[in-house]
Amino acid sequence: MDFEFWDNCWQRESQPFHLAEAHTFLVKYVNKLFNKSEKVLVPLSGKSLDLLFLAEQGYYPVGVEFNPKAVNRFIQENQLEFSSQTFPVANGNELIRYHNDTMEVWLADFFEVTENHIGTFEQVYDRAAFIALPDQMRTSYAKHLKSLLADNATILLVTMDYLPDEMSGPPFHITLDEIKQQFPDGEVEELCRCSLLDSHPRWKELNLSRLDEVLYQITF
Ligand SMILES: C[S@@+](CC[C@H](N)C(=O)[O-])C[C@H]1O[C@@H](n2cnc3c(N)ncnc32)[C@H](O)[C@@H]1O
Repeated sequence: MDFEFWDNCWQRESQPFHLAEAHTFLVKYVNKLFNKSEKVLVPLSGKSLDLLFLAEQGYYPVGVEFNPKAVNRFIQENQLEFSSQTFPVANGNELIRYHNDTMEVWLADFFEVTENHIGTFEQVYDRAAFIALPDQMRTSYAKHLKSLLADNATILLVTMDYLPDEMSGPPFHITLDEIKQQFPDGEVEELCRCSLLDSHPRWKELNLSRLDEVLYQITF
């Protein structure tokens, strides 16, 4: 799942993963589990309205997304006004930080954003980031994410549970065991699960026997 794969996706008019409103798990759980005085890292943020929801609720979300089409659409569709700062990185790439008083969005490859750029986080909201990446990339992602965590961090992780023989992904099938293995220092708890089978024609067409969206809390 490299830049080209996602760029093809962002060249289309609509993206199947994009939701027209904030995610129900986030709406239901964030105020019970997250602290408003702390910022929230939202890796691989797309043009997700979850960023807006977090900001409206009084959190300070920090999105990271490497596709300029996604970031530009997020800004334009939501009529946001941002200042910007550019940070050169070693390979000649640039990271751009768009920011206002309520949130920031980094146009950057997540793997190139370090603690020196964004600091560390006690709160992470991962929806369709971990599960968007194939096996080896998930290991690198988990390692990099851990390098951005403060002590006592909490990750809210949304995954998909289906029979792996019936769909290849993305979204990739992630087991509880894998989450525990990728985050061995964390306590992992399943908080909520709901079936998506009737939620979208895309899932119905695949004729899956099971497709659950699952919310995990990982605490360190
Ligand atoms: C499945 S989408 C999910 C977007 C968003 N989290 C949501 O819920 O709508 C995955 C996103 O990750 C972005 N992405 C993939 N690899 C990335 C990377 N290495 N750094 C930053 N963004 C990345 C893609 O461009 C895409 O927008």
